[in-house]
Amino acid sequence: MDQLVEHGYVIVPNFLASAQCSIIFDYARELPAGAWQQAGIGRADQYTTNTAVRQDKIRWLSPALAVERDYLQMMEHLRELINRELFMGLFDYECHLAHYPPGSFYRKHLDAFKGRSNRILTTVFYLNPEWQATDGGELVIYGDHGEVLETVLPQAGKLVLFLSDRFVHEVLPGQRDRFSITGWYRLNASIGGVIDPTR
Ligand SMILES: O=C(O)CCC(=O)C(=O)O
Ligand SMILES: [Fe+2]
Repeated sequence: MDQLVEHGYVIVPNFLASAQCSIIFDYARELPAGAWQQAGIGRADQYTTNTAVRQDKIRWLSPALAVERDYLQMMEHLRELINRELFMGLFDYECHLAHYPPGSFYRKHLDAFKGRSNRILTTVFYLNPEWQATDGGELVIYGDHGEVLETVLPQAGKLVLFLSDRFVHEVLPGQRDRFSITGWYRLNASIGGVIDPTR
């Protein structure tokens, strides 16, 4: 909490124990191809898939399936904790599994634009055990002047939180199939008279 307040982001290396991570990792790896969709950019009517920008495949989590529900419930507890400690007024949470096949990437981007999104706080949770530096696939977080703030190896159990409209970031190409869960805590804000759709 202190680091989130001070820097606007925090990296938590062991948010979940490896036994719990491997349940989600195995679940993700064993999902059939049809359970995934090509990731897009933008929302609602501006929605496009652009594989020059991002090449991951995603799956939105829903409470209908036990493994997905458990993750959502845990992140709901975290939402309540953050609201209690930091008064952030986070209203709800949405998240998707992401699978980056070898060589795939997500170019530099912001997850939200000031005043145009109700995404407030980004969460990225990594699932791959034994991910090495030589495997690549790092998350790079940039500062206001384009300087590198953090280079994060996507190792199982690690959780990254950052303010969605503040940090440009990218996913570098990796050597292995890379699995993660990306999510956003959101405000219940209506934007331009239109309620922001959930996805
Ligand atoms: O997987 C990551 O490290 C970050 C993913 C990301 O930036 C996104 O899905 O918006
Ligand atoms: Fe992102």
